[in-house]
Amino acid sequence: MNIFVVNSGSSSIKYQLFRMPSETPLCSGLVERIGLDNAAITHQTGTGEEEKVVKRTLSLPDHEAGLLAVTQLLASPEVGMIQDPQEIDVVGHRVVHGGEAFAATAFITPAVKAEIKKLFSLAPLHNPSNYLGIEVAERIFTNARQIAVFDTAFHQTMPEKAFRYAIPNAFYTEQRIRAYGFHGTSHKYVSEQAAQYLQKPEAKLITIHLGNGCSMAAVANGRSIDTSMGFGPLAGLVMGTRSGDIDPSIIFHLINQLGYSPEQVSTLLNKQSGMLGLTGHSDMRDISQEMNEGSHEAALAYDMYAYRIKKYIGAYAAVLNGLDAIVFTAGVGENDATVRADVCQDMDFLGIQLDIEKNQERSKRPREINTPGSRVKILLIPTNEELEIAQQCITLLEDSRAASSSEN
Ligand SMILES: Nc1ncnc2c1ncn2[C@@H]1O[C@H](COP(=O)(O)OP(=O)(O)O)[C@@H](O)[C@H]1O
Ligand SMILES: CC(=O)OP(=O)(O)O
Ligand SMILES: [Mg+2]
Repeated sequence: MNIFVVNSGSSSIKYQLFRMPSETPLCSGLVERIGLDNAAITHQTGTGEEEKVVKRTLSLPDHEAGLLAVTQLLASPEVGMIQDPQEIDVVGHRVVHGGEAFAATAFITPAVKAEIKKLFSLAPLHNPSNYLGIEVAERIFTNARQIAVFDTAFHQTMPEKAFRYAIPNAFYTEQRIRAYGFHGTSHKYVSEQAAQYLQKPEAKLITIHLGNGCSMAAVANGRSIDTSMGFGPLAGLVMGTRSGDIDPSIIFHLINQLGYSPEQVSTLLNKQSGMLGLTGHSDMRDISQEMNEGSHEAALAYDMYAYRIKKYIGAYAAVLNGLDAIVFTAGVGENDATVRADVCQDMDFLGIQLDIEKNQERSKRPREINTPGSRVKILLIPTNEELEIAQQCITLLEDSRAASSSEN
């Protein structure tokens, strides 16, 4: 069975094609700068010595053009893995916000699409492009089952005391204002890998996903019990372009005293803040370079980024009443040794001791980077949201087959 996994962002599409159930990755890629002058596709097949990477710069006015270009690569004689789009059996879509409607993976139906659309205003950077990806994939891969895997689903196990806000009850009961949490696919994947590594299914873990968006989760017994993002993916950690936690009175000040419109506040906090607002760059590689060249702003931004993570580690260690491991993952978490070192510095009272040399090693495999004496393991586990999505698609298909055969 061929499962094509699509993660549509506002200006990018990440994808991966798997042969399942063997979990063989056939190819993967990234379409960037959709809608800008110099859109680009990086498409990769094979691994190790067999690895082949094709880069194309082309004009891609929208997501449809982007997915069509990817489809051509998928079926191309040089780097193709299929002959025809009809060979795709399942398209698994990452959908960021599933609200309370979706605690699990779902077949995409008109009703499911309507529900995803209702959630646009709660995840304005993500759900509209996820939706667009679904519509385009439905037109291209007409033979495939379309399945949605929600970022919020893994966090639906949070207890009410963790997900409720202390505002009048009706805002929850009538308007569904509560914390949902995001990056659930990644937190689920790396927490399962960590529990396996530790050979301890009931492990108490703090998973730290540091990509463009950043979030942390407290996980016990394989279940998310708290997470740093909230009602939308804006709360919690300092991110590439998002502020993370701020005092809400700043918003009233911006509107009432400084004349900002609600839209301008949203743009400010979602797109112009975080590391971008502090340094002029959102990519940690650029900020790291500036810091190494002596920039005070970049050094302060790094300090603030790590300090916020540290505070959440303290909070979640208390909530979990113990800690087996902290887990770093995603673009920054997997690659930026300085962030990991800053976060783990002066944490020995919690039993967290980083091995400086292991922290510097470059490797794609899951590993521990703590000292032998560290009471808490520090794990570095590459996330694989696409594989997790493909696995969840298989589970859904099997469950629905079992359900329909028991009905007959
Ligand atoms: N070698 C590296 N060193 C430091 N940061 C890196 C490195 N490679 C990638 N990153 C960071 O990872 C970020 C992207 O992470 P990723 O998990 O791919 O995010 P997303 O899925 O949200 O797009 C980049 O913006 C960059 O800051
Ligand atoms: C939910 C979220 O923040 O996703 P991303 O990191 O892909 O922006
Ligand atoms: Mg990501």
